[in-house]
Amino acid sequence: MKVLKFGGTSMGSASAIRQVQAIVKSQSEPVVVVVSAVGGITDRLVLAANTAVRGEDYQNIIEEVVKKHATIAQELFEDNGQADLHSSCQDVWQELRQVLKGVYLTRELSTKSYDTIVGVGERLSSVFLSQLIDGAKLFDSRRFIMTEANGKGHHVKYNETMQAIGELKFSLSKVNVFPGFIAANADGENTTLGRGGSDYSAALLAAGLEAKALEIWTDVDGFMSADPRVIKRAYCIEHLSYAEAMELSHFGAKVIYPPTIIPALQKQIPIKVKNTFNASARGTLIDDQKDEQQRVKGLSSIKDVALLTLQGNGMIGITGISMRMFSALASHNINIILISQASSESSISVVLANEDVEVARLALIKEFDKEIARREINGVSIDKDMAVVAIVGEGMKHAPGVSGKLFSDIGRNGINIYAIAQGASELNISFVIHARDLRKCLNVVHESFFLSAYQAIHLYLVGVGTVGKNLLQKITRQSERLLKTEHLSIRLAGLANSKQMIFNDRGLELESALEVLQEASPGTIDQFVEQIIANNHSNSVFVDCTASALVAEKYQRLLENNVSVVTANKIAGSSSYARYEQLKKTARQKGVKYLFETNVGAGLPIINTINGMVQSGDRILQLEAVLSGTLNYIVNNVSADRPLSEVVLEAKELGYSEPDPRIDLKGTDVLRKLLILARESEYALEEQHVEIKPFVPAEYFTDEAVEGFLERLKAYDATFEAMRAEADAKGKVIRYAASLKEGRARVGFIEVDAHHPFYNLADSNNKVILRSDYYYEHPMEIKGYGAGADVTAAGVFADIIKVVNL
Ligand SMILES: Nc1ncnc2c1ncn2[C@@H]1O[C@H](COP(=O)(O)OP(=O)(O)O)[C@@H](O)[C@H]1O
Ligand SMILES: N[C@@H](CC(=O)OP(=O)(O)O)C(=O)O
Repeated sequence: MKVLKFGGTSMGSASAIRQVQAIVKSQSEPVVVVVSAVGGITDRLVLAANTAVRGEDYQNIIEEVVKKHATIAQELFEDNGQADLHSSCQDVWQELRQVLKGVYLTRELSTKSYDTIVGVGERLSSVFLSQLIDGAKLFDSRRFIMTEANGKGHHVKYNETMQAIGELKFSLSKVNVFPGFIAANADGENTTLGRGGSDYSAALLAAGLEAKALEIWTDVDGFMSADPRVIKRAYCIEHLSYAEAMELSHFGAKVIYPPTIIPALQKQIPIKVKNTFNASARGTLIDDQKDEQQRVKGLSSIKDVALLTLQGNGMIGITGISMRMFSALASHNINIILISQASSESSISVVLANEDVEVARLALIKEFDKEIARREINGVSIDKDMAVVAIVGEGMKHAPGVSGKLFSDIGRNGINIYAIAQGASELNISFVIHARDLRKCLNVVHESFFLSAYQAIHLYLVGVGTVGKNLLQKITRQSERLLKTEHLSIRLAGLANSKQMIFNDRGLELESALEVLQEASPGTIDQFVEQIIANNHSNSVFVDCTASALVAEKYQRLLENNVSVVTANKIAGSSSYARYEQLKKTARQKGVKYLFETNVGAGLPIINTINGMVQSGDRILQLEAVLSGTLNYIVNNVSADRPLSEVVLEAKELGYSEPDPRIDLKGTDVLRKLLILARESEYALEEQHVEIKPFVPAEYFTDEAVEGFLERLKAYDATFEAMRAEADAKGKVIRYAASLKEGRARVGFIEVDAHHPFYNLADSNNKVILRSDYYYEHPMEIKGYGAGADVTAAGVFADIIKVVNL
């Protein structure tokens, strides 16, 4: 014999009830069927009771309840069936109206009246189902499930209940329908098992009847790794131990009412959670088996709670404080969800429902009034609107580092933890956060422990010029592979150019994002940044593909708000050292990334290499580099037949140089790159410390249009050619190079002979030579194509991925 429980959604409409009928019909062995009220009805009944007691009009609420049942009856039954149903339900409706009227007139709502009113839904739904299924026998659970008063609710008298249910064994038929949720006390008064209590009714019946299995039929495929309404990627857990299921449901996994597990566990009855609307899905099996392979099985959470803390140095070493605290709370029937005590014993924190917090505070102030007067206890502090998150898994017992990973991932995302509790069984780690961070926290944790099939990066891209566009194309091309092999999903959560911006939490359609942006409403960079912060998504990355100083100014605020920054823009890294240092420090403090590999040598791994050397204890002693692909191209192509001005024009037309080649020719770009490399090599260099000789002398740079400048440049052709020819005559070539030697930083021309590593640097190649403690005689050399949208976008892409691959 099996017990099948169908919840409110499974009983929520005529078509759902037909599904239930089909599932019951398909059972080969006798079944006990426990039903909840039609979905949403209990809430309406609670509302009707609370409305009546205030002396307000509750009639329309009841009419709504009547109408809902009438519609379902009409759809389920033929005319004569409806008449039978009507007469079977007559007494229930009459009782409901009478009790509500009494409440309305007396303005008093006793526990007995309340339970009678809210329990009506199950009495009706059980009649519906029993009449629908041929030969089904209807039982009244109030005759078997006995309760006694306990705090604000009722407690099941276990032994009496087991005995009464056990005696039922011989009167069962093939299909036996029981209303869930409702029970009775020793005086025969109506009681209930608490909201969501039909699961518990079913478990009690299963235990009392020693059923082979207990099946909880609901509207999701099983017990999910997290609340599927919050975590879209939550998946169905195949198996849970009783203990895991108990912990998850205690901390808010609504799919099973927490007390349900105990009767099943005591009688070792396996529980299956199944989907009424997808009956062939495997569902979740809950039994005594422990599988410890997976460290974390699932997570759950409770909202609308407050953290209450009793604090004071006078509490240290004094026995009995916690006992008095808990007794004071218990005497006011306050349910404690979590307890956390500092090891110094100077504070005890408890989590309780928001609605209980004021009563709790007054109770504690009264209990500890003397200690507060003597200042041994500072008082009671309260943080409202908090949430508790619990991660659960038997596998955590033997896996060190779970909490380390948990808290570092949470911290990296800027979520503050107020209190932590871990049971000695190590089955559960629970912690308290602010409710506004709950969604983000659940996502972070779900991803951290690979409960999600993949990790999501929320990308906010500013700048859709050649690099930005190229990056978008690369992401579009790579996204499927990244998802498959790296389990990484890149969501373009926001896109902006200098005038417009668009957002989409779930990720913009990559193919059409640029077009949509053209049509978008105007927005400033400040608005863009504030929206990113307000979105508060996990793994948020701001990507700067502009050359704008205005955009670079926003990095600090973003990093402070736990948004990683990946930038191809050199401005922030090469402005004042203090600012550079501050950005790096903020990123470190907040546990987020500030990455700018493409600032030097585009996609070449120069900064990364320097970082690796410095971190491993090496010291960069000397640095020589050709850092401008454009200038190197120009140097390589000027000859006796081809003057400088012609080659500059060509470089511009080929798209090598900036649209205004003066930016390259001034040498500032190389200077900025040198500053960044020097700083990454731990030299606190400022711009004024660098001796710079521009590629073209300063007098050629006026404010005129590019064409005018190129015309004027012709006057310099001869001088440049003379410099080149002079080197050539000595068997040398000129290079526009940057160097850092003995703390001296220089940018300018050098002549190199055929033995020099820069001699054979063709086209627009870059090269960096690093001499360090470990690489001195034979320096480290990094060489390659160091300019262009393709390699720069590739470098930005690699930085983005680094944000999650710590
Ligand atoms: N970890 C979880 N696994 C499955 N469902 C969950 C979980 N956490 C929250 N839920 C929610 O619980 C709902 C099922 O519980 P409930 O509404 O009480 O169903 P029923 O009406 O069948 O009793 C699901 O629809 C889901 O939204
Ligand atoms: N109908 C009751 C009892 C119950 O268990 O319902 P459900 O199975 O729909 O959660 C309630 O809403 O609290």
